[in-house]
Amino acid sequence: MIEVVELTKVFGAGTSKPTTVLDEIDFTVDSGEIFAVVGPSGAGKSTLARCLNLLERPTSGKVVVNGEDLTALGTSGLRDARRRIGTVFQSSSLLARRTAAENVALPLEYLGATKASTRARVADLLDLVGLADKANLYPHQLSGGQRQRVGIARALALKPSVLLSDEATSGLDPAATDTFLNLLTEVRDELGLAVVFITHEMDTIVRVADTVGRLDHGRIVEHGRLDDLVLDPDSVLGRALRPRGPAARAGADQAAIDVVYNSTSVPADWLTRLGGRLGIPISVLGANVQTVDGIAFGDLTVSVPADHVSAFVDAAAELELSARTTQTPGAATDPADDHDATTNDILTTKEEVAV
Ligand SMILES: Nc1ncnc2c1ncn2[C@@H]1O[C@H](COP(=O)(O)OP(=O)(O)OP(=O)(O)O)[C@@H](O)[C@H]1O
Repeated sequence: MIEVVELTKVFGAGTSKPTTVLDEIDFTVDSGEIFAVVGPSGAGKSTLARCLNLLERPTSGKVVVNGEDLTALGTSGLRDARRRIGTVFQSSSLLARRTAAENVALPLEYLGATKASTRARVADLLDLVGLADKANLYPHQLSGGQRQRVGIARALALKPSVLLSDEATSGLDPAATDTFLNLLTEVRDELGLAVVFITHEMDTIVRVADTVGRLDHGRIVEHGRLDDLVLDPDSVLGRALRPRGPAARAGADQAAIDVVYNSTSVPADWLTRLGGRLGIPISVLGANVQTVDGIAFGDLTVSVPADHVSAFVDAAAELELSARTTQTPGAATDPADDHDATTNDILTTKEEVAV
């Protein structure tokens, strides 16, 4: 378990131009939980990662792992305590002149483990990440996804209780990303790790996260369980986690309505039920319906006859669907624009938007 309490990082503290990059960040990740942190470039994600594994000393606040405040430790205590947090970086920065097995062995060698125990542990770890047959290959002989799996094996070498993944799927192709994410959930479950998963890829969050925090200008501005967020029509983060392509425009005399599942009890045949009950045609203009861990969530735009909007909204509410028109009568805005704007707001800095 890792608890982060009022974590603050100010670069240039004491100078005339201090920059507060992390501003009183609070969160807790339990053992067996994956907490995803998402945010735009410059939000402070890398600084957060470096402060969590104490490569960077926070200006104030605490990083507490299994009850021990790592920020209170002196240099030698810290070296020891760092072992409790294993880190996988963006490009796992393996040593080019060492084989996969020798890379995984590195932390054990620094620790002074015996050759026999190191050999056994490395074999177990490479087996765990599905690379037992690649032990003697060098990094350039491995694919990007395989290198990241070696990175996980190395991060787990010292039996940490926290795994920190810092943009570890960036640059991986979809198949390698899949394998990496599956491995992450496997090690969470098998080893009971608390995982902090830092990323800018919203689709990876939906696949693995139990909880999600949105970092913006050094603050966690939104935080919640993934299943609550994706079912919340008012959550900015929830909308970004339900991305979809452009919706078609509503036809003449039709109104476009955004529909979001806001409970896990929405019947699968809700569209047929509403059409039958109201006796109107309902057209789907755009949709994203997914099931994650048995929870179906969806975000659609449908069109209904313009004089049936309020009847549709009321009937939808009875099926635990949130339905809202997204355009003023007669206007022809594209509801999909709102979705794109939401995702961009989360992943793009205000400065970049303004450019
Ligand atoms: N050593 C430093 N001294 C001063 N400012 C810094 C330092 N390191 C980072 N910053 C500033 O802190 C802010 C956050 O940077 P950080 O790299 O943590 O963001 P990020 O969210 O990881 O961005 P990206 O996704 O682009 O990597 C930036 O404005 C950056 O310029």
